[in-house]
Parts: sequence; structure tokens; C-alpha cells
Amino acid sequence: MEKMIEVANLSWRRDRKTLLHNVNWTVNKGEHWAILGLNGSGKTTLLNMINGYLWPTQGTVSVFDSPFGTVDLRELRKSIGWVSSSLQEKLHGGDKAQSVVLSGKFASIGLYDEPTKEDEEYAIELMEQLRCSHLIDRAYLTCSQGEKQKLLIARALMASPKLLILDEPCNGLDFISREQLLASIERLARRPDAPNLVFVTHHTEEIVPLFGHCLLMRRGEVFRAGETKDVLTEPILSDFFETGISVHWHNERAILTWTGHDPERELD
Ligand SMILES: Nc1ncnc2c1ncn2[C@@H]1O[C@H](COP(=O)(O)OP(=O)(O)OP(=O)(O)O)[C@@H](O)[C@H]1O
Repeated sequence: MEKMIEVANLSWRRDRKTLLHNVNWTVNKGEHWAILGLNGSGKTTLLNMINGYLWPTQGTVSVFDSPFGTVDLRELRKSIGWVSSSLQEKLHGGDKAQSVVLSGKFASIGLYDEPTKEDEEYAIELMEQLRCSHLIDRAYLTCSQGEKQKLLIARALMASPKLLILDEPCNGLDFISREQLLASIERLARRPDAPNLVFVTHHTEEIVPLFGHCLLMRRGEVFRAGETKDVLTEPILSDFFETGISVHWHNERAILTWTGHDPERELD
């Protein structure tokens, strides 16, 4: 079976600090993964390695069965979509929503090449699937945070990536926008041509059932990796957060409640 990501014994040191330590992680074709970790646990650093923007101090990275060092990273990156808040800052706010989506086809910021009729139809199809086709003529800048996220996901899909990384896509979204975005992601994952998804989040309740696998990162290390139902358990999460956690499953999503005693968190 094709391995979409294979990271072995990966470490990264900077300024005498070990920011990733002996990370092992394999994503097989067809698996959708959630990555959960506290701030500063190394999630973004790991994703930067997978995209070839950082080079490991130790260990190996292989994407689509191609070990780094033997592949043209620029070519490889065309098959990886990465939707993150830093991308939002790079886009031209005055561009119409449709050209923001279409520009994903050319993996460029701004629209330089002439899109074909098929490209335009595909952009509309993706926008419909993500329930944002009504924005087609709107300036990107005037779209809400939730609308922007949907447009950026449609944009990433224009390049037909094999792997799509959604880096905290629900940040800054209200409850309704978040649920709508998650429903859109579930819908797109059902497409026959859907890419493998990697979804980074701080909140277990955003890990919808399509994410059958879960990676817990803590202090630059893999704390646990495996099937979501085996990973998001009370003992594992209590160990992970180093406090008492109770887990309540609702619609196959894990809702956490703090049960541990922590004097710093007590209100007056
Ligand atoms: N270029 C760098 N030089 C030195 N330290 C770095 C560098 N990049 C990241 N770090 C540090 O590495 C640690 C992991 O950062 P990283 O951004 O990967 O965490 P994260 O899990 O993505 O966090 P968040 O959830 O807050 O986005 C942090 O302590 C960060 O300050």
C-alpha cells in the first residue's frame, strides 16, 4: 500500500533545543489523520518537515513513497495542499473569491495563467461542495473568516492534491461556522477523488468521525498515534494533559471535561 507520509526517527534541534524528538509516524493511503497537541508541541515544525521547508537534524522523511533527498521538492509540493492562516495573509484581499479559488490551479498567489472553461467549472463545483459558491463575485477581503476558510480549501483542491493539510481551520470561527466548515470537510472527504486529509486542531470535538486516526504530540514527541477510538480515551488523555480528563462521546466526537484539580485554574 502506498504510504502518503513516512517519518522515521525524526529529530530537529535548534539553538541547542530539541524541538522534535525521535518522531515516527506513518500515514497510509486512504487514512485521514487528526493531529492534536498543545501550543508549541511541534505540530507546525513537523508539517514544515513534511513539506520540505525544514531539514531534519536526524531521521528520514518520505512523502508518497519518495524519500526526501531523492525528489524535486517543488514538484512534490504541487501534490500537497496546505491551508493555514499564514496563507490568508499572502493573498490579495481585493481579488474576487472565484479568482482566489482558481489561482490554486497554478499554485500561485494571484492569477497569472489563463484558466480554461473546465477550470472554471471545477472551481464552481468545489465551491458548491463547500457551500460557498454564492461568494463567487465577492472580494475575498470582505468574506468572513469561515467563508475564507472554505474558499482556501476550494483553492487548495484546485491543484488536485494527493494530501491536504488543514492547519487549525476552525480557528476564529463561531459555533455555527465551525459546524458548517466541518460538514463541508466531511462532504469533500466523500468525493471519489478526495485527497488524504491531515487536520491539525487543539480541540477533540472538532475531530469528526472521518478522522479515523489521531496523532497526539507533546513537547516535540509523539505521545500516541493510532486509531482515534483507541487514542482519545480517558486514561490516555489524562496522561497527555497531565490532569484529570473525562471523555464524553457525542455523535462519534469526543467532548472533554476537566475533572482534575488545578489550583491555578480555580476561580476566586
Ligand atoms: N525556527 C525556530 N527556531 C527556534 N525555535 C523554534 C523555531 N520554530 C519553532 N520553534 C519552537 O519550537 C516549538 C514548537 O513550535 P511549533 O510551531 O511547531 O508548535 P505547534 O505545535 O505548531 O504550536 P501551536 O499549536 O501554538 O501552533 C516552540 O517552542 C517554538 O517556539
